[in-house]
Amino acid sequence: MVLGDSGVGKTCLLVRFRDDTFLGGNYISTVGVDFRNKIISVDDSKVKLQIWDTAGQERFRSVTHAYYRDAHALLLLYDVTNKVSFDNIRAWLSEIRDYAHEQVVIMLIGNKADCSSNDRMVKRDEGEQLAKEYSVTFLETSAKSGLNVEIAFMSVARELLFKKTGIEKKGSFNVQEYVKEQTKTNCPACSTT
Ligand SMILES: Nc1nc2c(ncn2[C@@H]2O[C@H](COP(=O)(O)OP(=O)(O)OP(=O)(O)O)[C@@H](O)[C@H]2O)c(=O)[nH]1
Repeated sequence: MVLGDSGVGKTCLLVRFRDDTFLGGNYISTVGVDFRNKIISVDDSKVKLQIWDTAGQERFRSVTHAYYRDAHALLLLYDVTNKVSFDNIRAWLSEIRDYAHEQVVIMLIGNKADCSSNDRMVKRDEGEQLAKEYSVTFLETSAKSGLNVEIAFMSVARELLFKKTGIEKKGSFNVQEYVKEQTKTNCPACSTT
């Protein structure tokens, strides 16, 4: 499930992952919830991801809360050009604690990382620190350029698959190490530290 304030880029991130395109132009706010499926390969397994897109607007909150319980993973987005969306992350995490399953996988994502340094209002360090504080994985992405979008979804899929089948198979899987490794390979300048 993809969560975060209205306008942070949840729908665009999902569309970039599923269709490899960017929904620029007219911005249409999501109403309630919507979902898209994508079948991906993780090692030897085929995994069907059912990704739920949610409305960021406050007025839909009671609708979206009803879906938290069934989510295996949550991608929690803020917009690096919008400080308020970052400041609201603590409130989102508190809602997650109230409504989601205790074992849910959480990834914190700073989207719109393609922005110019003048437009950037949240430093990568700040995102990293917050993620560390809550012991969740962190990535900066851009639905516009595609930066780290595949890695975000693939690493969550790997973690879920490992949780389901991996304990007896592979020993251990550290999602934070995996993300670090993947971002290093793709773009050394964008890797997490
Ligand atoms: N520059 C830039 N703009 C983006 C990016 N992702 C989304 N946008 C723009 O941000 C606006 C909002 O994007 P959406 O994906 O609709 O936002 P949302 O979080 O789904 O919004 P709600 O449905 O209202 O909750 C649109 O105008 C997008 O074109 C990005 O990575 N970079």
